[in-house]
Amino acid sequence: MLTIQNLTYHPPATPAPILKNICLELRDRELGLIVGPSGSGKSTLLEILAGFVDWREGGIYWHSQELTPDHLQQLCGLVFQFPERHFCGSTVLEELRLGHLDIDSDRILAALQSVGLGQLSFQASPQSLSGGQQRRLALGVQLIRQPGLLLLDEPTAGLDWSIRRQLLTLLKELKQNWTLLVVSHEPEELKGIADRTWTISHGELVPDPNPVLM
Ligand SMILES: Nc1ncnc2c1ncn2[C@@H]1O[C@H](COP(=O)(O)OP(=O)(O)OP(=O)(O)O)[C@@H](O)[C@H]1O
Repeated sequence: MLTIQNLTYHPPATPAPILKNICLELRDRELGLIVGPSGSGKSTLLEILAGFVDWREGGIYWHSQELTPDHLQQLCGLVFQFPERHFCGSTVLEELRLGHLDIDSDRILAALQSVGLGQLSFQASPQSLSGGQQRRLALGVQLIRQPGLLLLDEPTAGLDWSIRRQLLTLLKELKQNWTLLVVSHEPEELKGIADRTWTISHGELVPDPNPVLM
């Protein structure tokens, strides 16, 4: 379980805190959804949870253990908005093995299968894949590290309707095995698969009433 207690983030360069007294609980194998307009602090919160930013005020806990940014880097996998723009490998294999050269082909295949790309050639170029396949590959790149918590920034942004539907089905499947926290400013479709939702506005997070799952 992820617990955030009274987290406030106020970088020196900003007149007011970007995140104010954030409290949140997300159980294992739940999909949490944070909804808010542009500039409300969604990406900043994900960057803190990914261990990229030191927040100083408040605590982040995983199964009651207090976490530092280093712990969070180990625990969490962050899929950026438009992750295909960050691909570095010239093949699918290279992309999946970046930073993990010792990973064997069974684990690579398992990661591809878990995102519905089990038939893909290891030698295919990431740039040659369809938009939906690229999003799946980006998820696979994080899942191969077996993160405790998968963080997704606007996972369906820029995709057409049918690909969005397929990605939502995949996210619903993934939450059977993983804990996911998603942020979005266009949440309507995502709300249908979320176990918990919150609204963030000007850095303040408020829980929504529990959604009815579809
Ligand atoms: N390191 C920083 N220094 C100063 N201001 C920052 C910093 N990081 C973020 N901000 C500001 O904090 C606010 C929240 O930004 P953030 O990117 O988290 O919002 P967001 O909800 O993810 O928006 P979007 O949906 O457009 O990505 C914005 O006003 C942004 O300009």
